[in-house]
Amino acid sequence: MNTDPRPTLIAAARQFYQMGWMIGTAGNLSARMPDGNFWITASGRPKNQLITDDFVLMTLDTCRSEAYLAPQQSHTQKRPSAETSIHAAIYSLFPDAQACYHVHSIENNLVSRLIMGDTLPLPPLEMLKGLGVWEENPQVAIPIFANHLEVSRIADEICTRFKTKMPQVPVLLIRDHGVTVWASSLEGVSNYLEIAEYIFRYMVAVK
Ligand SMILES: CSCCC(=O)C(=O)COP(=O)(O)O
Ligand SMILES: [Zn+2]
Repeated sequence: MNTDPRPTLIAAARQFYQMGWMIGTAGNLSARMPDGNFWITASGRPKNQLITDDFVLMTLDTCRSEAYLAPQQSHTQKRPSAETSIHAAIYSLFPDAQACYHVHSIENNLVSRLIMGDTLPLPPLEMLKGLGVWEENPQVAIPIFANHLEVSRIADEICTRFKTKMPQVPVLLIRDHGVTVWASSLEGVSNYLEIAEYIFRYMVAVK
């Protein structure tokens, strides 16, 4: 990804706002640069009217708590997304990930409560091929994490769990909060998010 990803992130946020997935200031989007740093939405910005100044460039160090984030623009008033540690965890865990999107939809909140365990089985839909699963009658489950007030705790739990068991598809849920998806391109991450949200809509509809 050599070009500035911010215009694409702005357009994606507007689209997701219109879908009802980034209502108000909800959600955050990021994209990694060739040098390993990543652009992420600034905290608390209305997602239907982002401008290129509404992003913060972050340095990625290691997969550990808040200490692994060093804002490169500390002289400005802008704060990176409160959930930056989750994006940093994803980039640390998945070297191929170039973009990471997090949104809040009614459906992703509802499905996170269909089961109180830490994984959610998905129906064996054809749409799973869009998440890279090419199997007859696929048995796919996505991880669910608890929604701690201290976001770095969520990031730490993602690191801990994924280091021992990688997810089957690049999707995770935070209960009563939202979904996070990642991919090796900006185009890919939008597709993954739309497919995940389709599956969640289906699950809510059949319930
Ligand atoms: C009303 S959204 C509450 C915070 C949140 O979950 C979110 O996704 C947005 O946080 P940010 O700091 O990225 O604006
Ligand atoms: Zn959120």
